[in-house]
Amino acid sequence: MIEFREVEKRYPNGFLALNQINLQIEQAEFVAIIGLSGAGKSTLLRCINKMHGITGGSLSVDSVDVHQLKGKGIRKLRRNIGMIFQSFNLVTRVSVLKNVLVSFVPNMPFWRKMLGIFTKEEKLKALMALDQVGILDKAYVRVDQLSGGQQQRVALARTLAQNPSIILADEPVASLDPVTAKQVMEDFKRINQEFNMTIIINIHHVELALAYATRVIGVRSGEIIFDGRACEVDEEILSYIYNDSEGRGANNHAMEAAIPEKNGIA
Ligand SMILES: Nc1ncnc2c1ncn2[C@@H]1O[C@H](COP(=O)(O)OP(=O)(O)OP(=O)(O)O)[C@@H](O)[C@H]1O
Repeated sequence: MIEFREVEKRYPNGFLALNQINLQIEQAEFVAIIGLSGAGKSTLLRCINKMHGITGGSLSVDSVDVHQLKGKGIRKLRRNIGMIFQSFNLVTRVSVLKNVLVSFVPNMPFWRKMLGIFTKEEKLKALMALDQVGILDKAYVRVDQLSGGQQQRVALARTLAQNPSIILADEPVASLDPVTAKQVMEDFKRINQEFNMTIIINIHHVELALAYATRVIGVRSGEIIFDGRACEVDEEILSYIYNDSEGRGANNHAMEAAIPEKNGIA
């Protein structure tokens, strides 16, 4: 379980990006985080694997206090938490298989890292991960010969090969066309259901969020202002989440009072 308690994130320039975040996410949930640009979605996601350190409150993953982790502890945490980015983060001039094999590097002895030698078992695991996202036939193709959607699937396979229990995805479909975006969301859904992996996605495509995630968290000005089931989200809730006209700042509670019965957290 992922648990935020009164979490605050203030950037070094003094900007308060997260304020009083209280949140529990159980294993195997599929959560979409939505909200306006600059609301704090990426910051929230990246605190979970300590890409960003929190500046107040506490954050635990499977009862491990993330804030206390250093060096080896952070590496162990990140082995259990896969991360997918909008830009795929692949080495485009080498093969798909080599990109997936990269997921094993952190656990390899130094001499194998130096020589780039992978075991038969590692190669099999990488091929299985490619099979799971439907691109096994591309294993020996160079990444720069693939479409954007296929590249995102390679990134997903690389994450799957490390066998995490949580996958964080920061705008994973933002640069994809609508059809490919749906296919990638289907992959996430299947992975969530087949492997009981927790999936947490930051996403601007609201219709995809509602179609594929089971839980939606609405963030505005660094606060969670909606937390409920995707099937409960209607136009009124969306305009509440996306209405920034009341002004920025972490003290905007005006709308919370307006629709408390619809707000899963009120
Ligand atoms: N390193 C930083 N230093 C200072 N402020 C930052 C830093 N990173 C982000 N911010 C600010 O924190 C706020 C939240 O940023 P964040 O990237 O989490 O928003 P977001 O909801 O993910 O936005 P988008 O949808 O555009 O990616 C923004 O106002 C942003 O300008």
